[in-house]
Amino acid sequence: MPAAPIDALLLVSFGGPEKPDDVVPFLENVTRGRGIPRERLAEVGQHYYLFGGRSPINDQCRALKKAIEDDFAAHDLDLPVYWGNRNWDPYLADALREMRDAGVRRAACLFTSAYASYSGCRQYRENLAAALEEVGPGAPELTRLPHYFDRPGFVEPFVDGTVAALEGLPEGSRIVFVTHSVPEAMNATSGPSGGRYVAEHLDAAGVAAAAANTANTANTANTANTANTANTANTANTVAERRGTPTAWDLVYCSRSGPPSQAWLEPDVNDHLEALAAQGVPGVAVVPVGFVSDHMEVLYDLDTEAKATADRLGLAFARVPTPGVDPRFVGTVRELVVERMAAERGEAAQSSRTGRLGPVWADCPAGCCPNARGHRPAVCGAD
Ligand SMILES: CC1=C(CCC(=O)O)c2cc3nc(cc4[nH]c(cc5[nH]c(cc1n2)c(C)c5CCC(=O)O)c(CCC(=O)O)c4C)C(CCC(=O)O)=C3C
Ligand SMILES: [Fe+2]
Repeated sequence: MPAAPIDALLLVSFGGPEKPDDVVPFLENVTRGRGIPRERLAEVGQHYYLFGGRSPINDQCRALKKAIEDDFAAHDLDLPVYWGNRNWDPYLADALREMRDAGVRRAACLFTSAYASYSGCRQYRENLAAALEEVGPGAPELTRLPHYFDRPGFVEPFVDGTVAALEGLPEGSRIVFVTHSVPEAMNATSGPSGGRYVAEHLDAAGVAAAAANTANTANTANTANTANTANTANTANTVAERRGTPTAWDLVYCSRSGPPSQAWLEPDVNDHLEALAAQGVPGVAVVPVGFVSDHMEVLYDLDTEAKATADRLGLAFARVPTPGVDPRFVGTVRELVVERMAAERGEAAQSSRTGRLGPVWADCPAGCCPNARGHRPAVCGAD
């Protein structure tokens, strides 16, 4: 039987607390069955209390939902947008009930994670299966849009931010791409054949660093360029040429959790800053390439903790914004939906992609990003 056409978009996200009393129950939701030590939980609770017990992530999802709705309307795409979270109100089951009541039959799901991993993909697929079970008959069918780490609309906002950050940093500064650490075992089993979490980040970071180094800055208000003729393809205007050499970059990690006995991806961003300072590097452009919005990991782990480390080391520090509601990123969301609808109608789909990794899949192949704690039912995949 052919699947029903896609008649809604479901934004699937992490969720966060909105007031101090939410913090403990939120953390219990996140860590249920995940074996996180109590001390780590108490510490992460403090990160939230430092910001008034409110994570910005839900407001960022509300803003993204609105931006997607406006963009769809401006492009004559008549598709309602819903939003649900793994860990906090509005929960995925709430969204599915709302969709059922509105007569939605089959929705495309966009996860607010650009990369493959158990945490960023299969865990959401398991959460959706549980939410469908909870809602029961009449809930919409679900399908998953591909991860988007290799889409120009996701990468370009990071490139612009990096170029702008380098303008204000001393010669010899470096680019530091940061993502959420995960257990080494989670990376090793990510994607259809393993190692995909790191491979996708290296791909996006490599593309972004190359684009930042070759960016033409003739149109930026930089006095060094005023003698050059603006708008001409003057090669002396690229960031790399103006700085004398391409700016070097690394991929490092933040937000390590889990028991100390478990290996997680390293180096930690703070240790990396120590190493750079010891080499005499004067400054860093910190690019949160692993994240879609400036949520708590960015505000605490980067803007607070890593910034304090940089200050202590005398490193100049500039943090680049995440895509957020950048129109290019919002346009990418539309392209993912439109491409998918075209493909399902049997039309050749045009896809704009950067990077050197092989094709990105929609619904997941069997064994993709397995759950280390045992198989649980999941939707949007072959198993
Ligand atoms: C890969 C990845 C992403 C990116 C992809 C995606 O976006 O999904 C991500 C995002 C996020 N992680 C977030 C918050 C937390 N993550 C935790 C714990 C963990 N994250 C993990 C991985 C990831 N996490 C893992 C392997 C754990 C260990 C426990 C487990 O195996 O599940 C914990 C528990 C405390 C702690 O141990 O740190 C918290 C509070 C927030 C919300 C921020 C806000 O409130 O603004 C967001 C967007
Ligand atoms: Fe996390």
